[in-house]
Amino acid sequence: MDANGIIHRADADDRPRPRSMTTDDTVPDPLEEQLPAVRTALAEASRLLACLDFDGTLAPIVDEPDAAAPTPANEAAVETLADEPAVTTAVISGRALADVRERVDGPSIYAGNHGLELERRGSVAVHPVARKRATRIERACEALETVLEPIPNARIEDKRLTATVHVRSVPPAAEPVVERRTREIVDRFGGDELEISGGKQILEIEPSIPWGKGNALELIDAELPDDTVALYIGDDTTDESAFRAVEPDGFGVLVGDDEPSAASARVASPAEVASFLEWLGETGVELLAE
Ligand SMILES: O=P(O)(O)OC[C@H]1O[C@H](O[C@H]2O[C@H](CO)[C@@H](O)[C@H](O)[C@H]2O)[C@H](O)[C@@H](O)[C@@H]1O
Repeated sequence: MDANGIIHRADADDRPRPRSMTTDDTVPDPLEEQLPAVRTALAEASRLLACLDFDGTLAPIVDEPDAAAPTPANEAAVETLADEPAVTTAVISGRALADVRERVDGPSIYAGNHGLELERRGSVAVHPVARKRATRIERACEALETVLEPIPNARIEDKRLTATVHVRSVPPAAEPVVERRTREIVDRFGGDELEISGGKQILEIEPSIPWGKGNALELIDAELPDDTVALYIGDDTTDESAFRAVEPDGFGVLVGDDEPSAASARVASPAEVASFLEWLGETGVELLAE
């Protein structure tokens, strides 16, 4: 685990780098510095695709995952943006689709489980390999409930296609035990078919397939006019693939500090996300080409 509480996947030499890091990543500019470029891109586009992460972006990070909720300002700004005819609004979350859908109203598109399930036009598509491996996730979750039961505040979130082991409220001395037991269980029930990645004070157990939020975003974008400008706002390691999907023609906006990212702009908090979404709903949409 690093100083920011982010648990990175165990790096064997032949494994991909943690998804937050590539050698091309740089520190994003404060959003104000990128606003002229955002204005220009909007003026050259006929449509805006606004894709939003949930935890840490629309909703402040809290100790209890079930208690996460969008700030009232974000709730209102998302609904306003979603009502705009020239804007397609999507939430792309690491949570299960049914979970995140309950937490945010307005968008016409939702992706859950880091893009493994995608709801649009009234139907849900599930990645076929992830669907096949759901039984392994279920078995791993059952075993984790047993082996992590003695660890105070270790929490397992079974999301059917993936699972999250939360360590935010686990005593620091017990975190290595949680990580070791989780790896043992994933090896036993997942073999080569499951892997562990990182996030904010979590271990994400997921099918070992090259699919992430960026792939879901590309599927959504592919159905929109060519002159659509795409935007993605997110705060965590799994958001990096979505930043890469929108950059450099669109805009990735990191919610966080001055850390390297594939996003070109950054804001500090969900409150600043709301201000940007409000600006997009009031001013940004007016800039879109007729
Ligand atoms: O892609 P996201 O929508 O940001 O989802 C990523 C994970 O978010 C949740 O966990 C995080 O938020 C919790 C509530 O604030 C916090 O307690 C936890 O420490 C964070 O990692 C969610 O519970 C996970 O399922 C998502 O994968």
